Amino acid sequence: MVIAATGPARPGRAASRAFATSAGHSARMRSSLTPLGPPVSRNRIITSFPKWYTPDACLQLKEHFHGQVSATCQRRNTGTVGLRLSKVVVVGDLYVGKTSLIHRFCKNVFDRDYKATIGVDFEIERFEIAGVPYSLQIWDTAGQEKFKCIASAYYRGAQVIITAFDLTDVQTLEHTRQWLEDALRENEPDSCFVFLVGTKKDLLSGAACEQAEVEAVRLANEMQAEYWSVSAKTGENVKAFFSRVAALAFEQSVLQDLERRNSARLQVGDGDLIRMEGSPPETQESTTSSSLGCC
Ligand SMILES: Nc1nc2c(ncn2[C@@H]2O[C@H](COP(=O)(O)OP(=O)(O)OP(=O)(O)O)[C@@H](O)[C@H]2O)c(=O)[nH]1
Ligand SMILES: [Mg+2]
Repeated sequence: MVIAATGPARPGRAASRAFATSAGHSARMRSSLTPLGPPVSRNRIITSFPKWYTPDACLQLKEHFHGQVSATCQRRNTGTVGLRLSKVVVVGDLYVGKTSLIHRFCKNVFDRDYKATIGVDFEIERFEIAGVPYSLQIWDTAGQEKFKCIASAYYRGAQVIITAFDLTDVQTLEHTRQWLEDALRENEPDSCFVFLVGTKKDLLSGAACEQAEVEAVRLANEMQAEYWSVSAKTGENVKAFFSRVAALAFEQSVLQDLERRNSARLQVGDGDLIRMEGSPPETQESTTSSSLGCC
């Protein structure tokens, strides 16, 4: 794999693409990440905990950040979290609208024409959550069977797995179980937040959507996933959904960071590092490379 760097597509966001060829299984990737770049755009600022889509299938019912997280953020004592990326992997059948969903959120565009994803792509989206900078690295994978082995190589290290299906095609919902199983296999047990997302909401009437959601919510509960219905075409629920993803991933990162620091008995005074006991230097925060994958 050859990796080449380019500049960000617009302030506050970096875009990258990995190409893979079935012949050589080679990939080329362009990437750029400046964690301390320009301020994040206003619509990426999250101050209160974003709400679920339906209480019948949600990962957390609470409406506020964890008390410890709020206090840590207020003190600006979030360790390396502000410099960290959480990896989000989007999987699901071909044509369900994975790329469209990501492009609606990251670029605010919608393309009626289908262009199959070949291998994988990724976008980096920067947020400010409870005053702390935070980024999601959103991986878009190919749904076509012939690219599956290439895409699955990128499942590892996911903090969030989004399994997408088309609300107008029940078969794609049935396949989400297998997509999730494949993605989970590459990750540590219980290390990922799972979302089940029904796409193309605009193509259904309200009643038809509600009907499709009954089965989806049932499956989401089985998968221990949070359920959302969205439309990349109209943009309905897209920002709310990714805000929820970002907030849950952020909160988990802060809590994990606190736990790590506590277990290392790191002593901090007035925001500055003073002294660390009981842990050799190489165990501190697991080094920079682990910051690219949180699980
Ligand atoms: N009406 C409507 N069409 C959509 C929506 N989202 C995606 N589409 C259309 O569905 C088709 C497939 O969308 P993609 O986003 O390319 O699907 P994909 O899941 O990325 O497909 P692969 O890359 O092959 O896995 C395209 O023609 C899109 O325009 C939506 O919310 N509403
Ligand atoms: Mg695609």
